[in-house]
Amino acid sequence: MNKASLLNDRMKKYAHSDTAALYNDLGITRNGLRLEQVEAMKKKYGDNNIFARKADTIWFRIRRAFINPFTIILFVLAIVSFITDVWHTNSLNKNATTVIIISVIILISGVVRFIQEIRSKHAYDQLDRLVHTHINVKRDGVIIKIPAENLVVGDRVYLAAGDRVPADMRLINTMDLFVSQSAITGESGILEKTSRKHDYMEQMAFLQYENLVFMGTGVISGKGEGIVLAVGKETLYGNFIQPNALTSNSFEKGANSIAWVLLRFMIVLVPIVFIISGITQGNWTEAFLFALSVAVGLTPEMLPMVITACLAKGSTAMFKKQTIIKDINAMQVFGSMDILCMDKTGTLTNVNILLEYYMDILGNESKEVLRFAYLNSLYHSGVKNPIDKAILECRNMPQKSEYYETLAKQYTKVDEIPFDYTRKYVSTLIADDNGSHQLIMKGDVEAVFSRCTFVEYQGTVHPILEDGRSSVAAVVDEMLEDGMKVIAVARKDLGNQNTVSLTDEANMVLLGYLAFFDAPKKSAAQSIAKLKNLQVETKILTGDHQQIAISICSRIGIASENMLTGADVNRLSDLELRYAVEKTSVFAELSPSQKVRIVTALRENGHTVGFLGDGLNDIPAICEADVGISVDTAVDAAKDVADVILLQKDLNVLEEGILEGRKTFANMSKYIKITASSNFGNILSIVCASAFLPFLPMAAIQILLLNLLYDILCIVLPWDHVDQEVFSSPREWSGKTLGRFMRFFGPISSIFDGITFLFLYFVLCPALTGGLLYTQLTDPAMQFQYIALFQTGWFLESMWTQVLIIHMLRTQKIPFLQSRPSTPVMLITIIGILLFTGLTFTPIVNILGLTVLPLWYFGFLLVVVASYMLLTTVWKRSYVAKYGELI
Ligand SMILES: Nc1ncnc2c1ncn2[C@@H]1O[C@H](COP(=O)(O)OP(=O)(O)OP(=O)(O)O)[C@@H](O)[C@H]1O
Ligand SMILES: [Mg+2]
Repeated sequence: MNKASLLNDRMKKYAHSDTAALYNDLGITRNGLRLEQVEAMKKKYGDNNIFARKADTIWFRIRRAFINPFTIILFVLAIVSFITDVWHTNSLNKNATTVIIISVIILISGVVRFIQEIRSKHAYDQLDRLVHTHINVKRDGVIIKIPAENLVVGDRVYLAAGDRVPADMRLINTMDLFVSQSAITGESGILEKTSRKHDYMEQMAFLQYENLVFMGTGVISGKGEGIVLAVGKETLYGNFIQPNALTSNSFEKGANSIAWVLLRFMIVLVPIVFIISGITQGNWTEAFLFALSVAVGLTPEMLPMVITACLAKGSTAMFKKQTIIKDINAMQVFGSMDILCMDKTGTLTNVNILLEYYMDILGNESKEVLRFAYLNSLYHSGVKNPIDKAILECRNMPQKSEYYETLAKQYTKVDEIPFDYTRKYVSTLIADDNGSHQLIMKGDVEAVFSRCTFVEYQGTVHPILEDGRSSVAAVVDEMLEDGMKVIAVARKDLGNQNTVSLTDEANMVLLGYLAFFDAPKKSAAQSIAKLKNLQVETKILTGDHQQIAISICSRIGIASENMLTGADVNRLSDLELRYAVEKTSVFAELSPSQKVRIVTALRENGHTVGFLGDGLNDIPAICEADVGISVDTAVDAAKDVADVILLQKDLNVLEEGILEGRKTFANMSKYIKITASSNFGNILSIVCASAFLPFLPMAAIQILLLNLLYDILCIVLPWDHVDQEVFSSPREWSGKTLGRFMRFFGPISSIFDGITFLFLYFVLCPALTGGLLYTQLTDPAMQFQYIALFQTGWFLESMWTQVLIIHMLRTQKIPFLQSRPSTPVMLITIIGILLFTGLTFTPIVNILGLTVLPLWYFGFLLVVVASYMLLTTVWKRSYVAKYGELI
């Protein structure tokens, strides 16, 4: 789609009119909006939210917790059961147990879901405060900081380097404002923006308009003020971003589709159960109730709750480990990441670097060089990165603060060309007391040197001779080998010129160098080894000089023989690069776009790639990676685009975050797979049993009781332990494995159900009812006893196997012995089994339509359960051998 045609009409109009008309039309003043205008503007033009979440009031949450397709089925069943069992029955036969059980199930799943929702909201709010961009606006004459979502049309916004533009705006005031529009145009490159009015005659694409800035673009340097003209979905960015890509992420979609598969399964099979059991036993009301209970039994009513609980638990656990997941979908990608690309500063080395030497071209200490570098750092308006911070730190040296204060007063800033990671240098134009203008350039040694034709030594300027480059190397190389970061400083007189352009940056005079100590972190080597243990391979992608990269890597113990530089990368074709990235783990002297190329190549090779970075130069790569990771101290624009934010830039934090992500994910897929397969097995058994038995294999109420027990067990599953094997390697989440898991494990339980049926029907029941089969019995009391015995037998077998299957399938190892479940899971298992088995020996059994079984049945039960567990273990082994994983 043509992006310009999406452009908001107000933007088009006011690009061509002056600011007075703009103020006039919108009814605003230089003081910004009046507070009462804010609401009106919001009503008229909407708010600045492309994610537009529904108002999450308590009522809304309660409704969502209690009303979903799953609970609606339960409600219907409760009502039907109320009508048939309580209302329409004479007072003798009134039996409210079914209604009560169903209500308990609804209540439990609803309340637990509600609590989970509140908890995850709480976690989300906490996160909101941390990661959401705040922006300076002027309202009622006062500059205040508000969340970017609260902006309205007409707001007067202040922009500074490192910000992400929060809405579409017409600029009214700028000072050396440069932006990168790569987020919406895909093109790298930095554009200067001004507030000048555009003529209608000017032929240019709207995106190139100097006086318009767009939501999602990044401020590289300088300052600006603008009036918001379009917010939220009306912005260019909000227009072309896919709305459904924001509201439902692929993981949620996956989980929903699983729920729907199970539901459809049920919708097809439950009527079959209804018809078969209606025909075989002639009582249609009972058949209907039975079919509905089967439906409840098969409804994964806990699925939404378990997923919210797992995710909420996961994000809280990660938060405690200093990791914030901004997008829940990222949790899963985070866990399946197998390559981590990262920059150097802050990860391998300390966050702060120290200025160690300032020297002239021959390597002697030179205060002059420091002075010029200081003025350059002080006056350029880009984000102050560690290099600038280290330079500016010199004003905090003892007895120096006064000197640097007067220095700053002696000079004023006139113009600049901002730092650009592709050019690798920054130029500022400053004026001294006498009004003479001086261009100061600092940056990468090679890049700066290539702009110089002169050198200055002890106050005299000499032309650079042919061996100039080797004399630079003589001074600089040794420091680089020691792992020092070195930059060059140059200057040039510009007379009284008031602006600089790219052509001015030639024939500069080289003044000298600054060297910084970028100390490797003590913990770096260990952290990288830990990541390796988790089967995450690390790659260093730095913009810094290759020799520094080599020196730091060798100190940390990363192999750097195969290192590639940005220039090397440029020479390779895409295909060659795909081959090269596999063998190389250190890349240096990269521009932002080269970082992107490397990430793309890795992804094309089938890796799940993470990128950890904190600078403006890392933003494109953070966007490109499967999971973009940034840190709390990073520039806002980088935090905005990242999926994961570390509260500390430390690889250890990252490692712990990955572990938590994988655990959360394992528990979730454990639940989904086990539930799906055991539901599949149950329905198989029920269909078979109702086809062959002259009575119901299990009463409606018994199915509901079993379901209740299973649901309660599921509530604690998010808190289960996860085996080391499961989280020690990255795994991909895919619905594909679900089908095969169901087919593989579902039918096993049916085999044992079948054996139990046969035993109950042909052995146990006849033995206790005078040696006759059901069809041979004529006495209704005997028939009743026969059914009760059968149903109790199956109830117990079903309960034991359904509970134990969780323990069998939750781990690849031998359950209980090699892999222990967490205490809550263990406790509920034991209590559930004891309680339900014990129940059949109490008078309550009669209400449930059950009866007391002879003790020797338990002997049979033990044999069945033991062989079931044995067969599952064997089956599990062959599954793991075949597919390499279980859960
Ligand atoms: N503020 C600055 N002023 C001048 N030059 C700079 C500045 N920041 C960076 N440079 C130059 O640009 C080069 C690349 O920058 P930098 O080392 O920060 O890249 P990076 O990819 O972010 O590295 P890292 O992996 O260490 O984070 C530096 O080696 C230096 O020469
Ligand atoms: Mg960096």
